[in-house]
Amino acid sequence: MTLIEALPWLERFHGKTVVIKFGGNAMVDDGLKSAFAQDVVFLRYAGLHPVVVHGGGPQISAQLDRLGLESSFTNGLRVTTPETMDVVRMVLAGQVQRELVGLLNEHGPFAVGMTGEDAHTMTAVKRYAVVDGEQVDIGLVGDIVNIEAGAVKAMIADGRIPVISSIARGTDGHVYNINADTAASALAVALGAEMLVVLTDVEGLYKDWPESDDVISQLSASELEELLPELASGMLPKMEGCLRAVRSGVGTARVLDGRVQHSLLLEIFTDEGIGTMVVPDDETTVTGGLA
Ligand SMILES: Nc1ncnc2c1ncn2[C@@H]1O[C@H](COP(=O)(O)OP(=O)(O)O)[C@@H](O)[C@H]1O
Ligand SMILES: CC(=O)N[C@@H](CCC(=O)OP(=O)(O)O)C(=O)O
Repeated sequence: MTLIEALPWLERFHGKTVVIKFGGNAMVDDGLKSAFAQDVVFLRYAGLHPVVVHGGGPQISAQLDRLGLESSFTNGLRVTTPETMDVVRMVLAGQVQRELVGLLNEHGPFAVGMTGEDAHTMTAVKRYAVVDGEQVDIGLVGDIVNIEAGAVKAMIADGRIPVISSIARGTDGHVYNINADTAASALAVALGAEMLVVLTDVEGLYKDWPESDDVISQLSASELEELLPELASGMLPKMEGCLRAVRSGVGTARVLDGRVQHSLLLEIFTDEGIGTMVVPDDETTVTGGLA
């Protein structure tokens, strides 16, 4: 990547908010986590406003396992008993979020960690899974019904990098476990973000997965809507989140390979772009990483 190639993108994205979802499967080693932190701080120094929403599914499952508790998923959502919820909250807010805050703050006093519970940032209602047309109770899993973005906006205005765990306060007073892709999408919409970036453990959205691994580099919201019924487990909440984001005013939504060091910078500041980009229906002329 030549530096001058980045100039149009720097001009375009200056002062814009970018919500980055860092998936638990993309946090596979310390090198990747450090590179991620460098990229996010780079964005901040380049004049963008990065906001991090993190996952931690594998980390939660590992902790449940250590405690002798079982992990079970329905439609990609963790069945969450009150006991499981305690572990989810402990691992996301007490472990994964703290580690990311620490890595970001190696570069300066930027990161502030919080969960969706803080300052009523995320409010949820109970979410049911649907299996064969039937509603299935999956416990304390929530869907976000309201985002109060004031606290996050204040942090951004203060030059900070919010690092947010996907846990929300319920309208009924319970604490809910929110899929991190869903939380990142809702927050991107509430912040009027320019971009939602989802970092995961595949190169992007594969066409005809698992038979092939051809990455779809760009698709419109309508094209994605048609594909959704075919998508399996982990990809479904991601692509639903991307669709909802671009349909609700977010400029573009991208799924990137978090296993590639600095994929975030390559996507945002180079012409080619990598991964999969979802664009609103009226933006058919978009090319490369340009939105
Ligand atoms: N069409 C598809 N393209 C790419 N990956 C897919 C597709 N359908 C399902 N997947 C699966 O989704 C997984 C990513 O979701 P997930 O494991 O929940 O990641 P994360 O922890 O980053 O949220 C991939 O590793 C892959 O196994
Ligand atoms: C309801 C639900 O499934 N919540 C997720 C929250 C973490 C998450 O989404 O992490 P990844 O992005 O790493 O998958 C869970 O408990 O695993």
